[in-house]
Amino acid sequence: MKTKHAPLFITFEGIDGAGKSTHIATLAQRLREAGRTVRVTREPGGTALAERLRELLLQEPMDALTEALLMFAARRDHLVRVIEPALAAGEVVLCDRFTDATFAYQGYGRGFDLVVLETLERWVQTTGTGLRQPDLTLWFDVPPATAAARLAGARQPDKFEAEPLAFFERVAAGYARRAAGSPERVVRIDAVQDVAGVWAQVEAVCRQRGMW
Ligand SMILES: Nc1ncnc2c1ncn2[C@@H]1O[C@H](COP(=O)(O)OP(=O)(O)O)[C@@H](O)[C@H]1O
Ligand SMILES: Cc1cn([C@H]2C[C@H](O)[C@@H](COP(=O)(O)OP(=O)(O)O)O2)c(=O)[nH]c1=O
Repeated sequence: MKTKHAPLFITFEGIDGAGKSTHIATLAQRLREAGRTVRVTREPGGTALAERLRELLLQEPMDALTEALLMFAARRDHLVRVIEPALAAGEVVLCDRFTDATFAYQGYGRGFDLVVLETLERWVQTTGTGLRQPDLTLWFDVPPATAAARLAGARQPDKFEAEPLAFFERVAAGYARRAAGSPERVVRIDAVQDVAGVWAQVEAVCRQRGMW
């Protein structure tokens, strides 16, 4: 009964190196222990087509509109073929990034028109069940310099990770604006803390929302 109103579609947001992937894995494990069926997925990606678009998006230079359109094309395929069916089956969907990332990276980071992004958001996220939005978004907030230090040497930077610190300052500010605009949906996680401290915050939010 407790899980009846629990959020089913949970997105993880924040700049590269904030710690999203680390905590998605832990939350998935915790939810499975609580008896939930969990789908872990990511954007751009999550379907064969969207993963091919991801390769292009993360490697190829392109103008901001092309980038935004490909992000939303990947999202539509992912939403229709994976997210909606999983939610319809009562699964919990944990998604590494969603549309807040498009606003933060393409909108605030690249300076692309936010009104156009809002239009694309409505088109792409409207399905047979209405306008799909995450039930809960965990925003891993960390200063860009801290995230960059975590990533240094951890992996080969892709097109976005190779952007200068000033880009990530704009993206981080974009996430803050998105969070302020949807306080009931977006929960800020202080991602500067160590892994145990960050997990304690995630755990507390999920417990409060009746997830176990
Ligand atoms: N709270 C933390 N403190 C220190 N290092 C962390 C923390 N969370 C994650 N890391 C490390 O930082 C790097 C990036 O973490 P990751 O979870 O891949 O971030 P993201 O998915 O947000 O890009 C990894 O090497 C990970 O082990
Ligand atoms: C979903 C999405 C991601 N991105 C970017 C942010 C990331 O730098 C990149 C891939 O995201 P991510 O999966 O977090 O990369 P990694 O697995 O290397 O941590 O795509 C956008 O610019 N817009 C979007 O809408």
